[in-house]
Amino acid sequence: MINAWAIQRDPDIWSCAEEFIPEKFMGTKFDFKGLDFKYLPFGAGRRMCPGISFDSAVVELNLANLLYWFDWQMPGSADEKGPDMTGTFGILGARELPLQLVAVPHFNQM
Ligand code: HEM
Repeated sequence: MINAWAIQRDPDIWSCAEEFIPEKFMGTKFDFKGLDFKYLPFGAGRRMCPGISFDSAVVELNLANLLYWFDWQMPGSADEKGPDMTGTFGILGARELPLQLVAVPHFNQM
């Protein structure tokens, strides 16, 4: 079992390794299909995720829709601190606290 969590937070590979900055992937040549061992969101080898083609399309479509129709804000005064990214300990990395966001529609509904 490889430690993808640690690899994907290696400061020798990623600047701002602990920060949530999705833009850091833009313009990189990292492959996410299991051929580049710096970045393994779907695993690698014969046991890698078989849903990779489906996921790539569905995640992008849904994310694009959510960003197109809504602004996303933290509830109350939490905006200044940003989301609490504390994780739980275990084989599956999960958030300690559920992510709570307020969806603000971009466009007025008729
Ligand atoms: C963004 C969404 C998803 C991500 C990031 C993801 C990621 C992963 C990862 C990291 C693994 C472990 C690979 C390894 O052990 O090397 C895995 C396994 C697996 N995934 Fe996904 N997955 C996603 C969605 C899906 C979907 C939608 C399906 C089914 C339609 C699916 C089916 C599976 C199955 C069956 C395995 C076990 C493969 C095996 O052990 O041989 N996944 N996935």
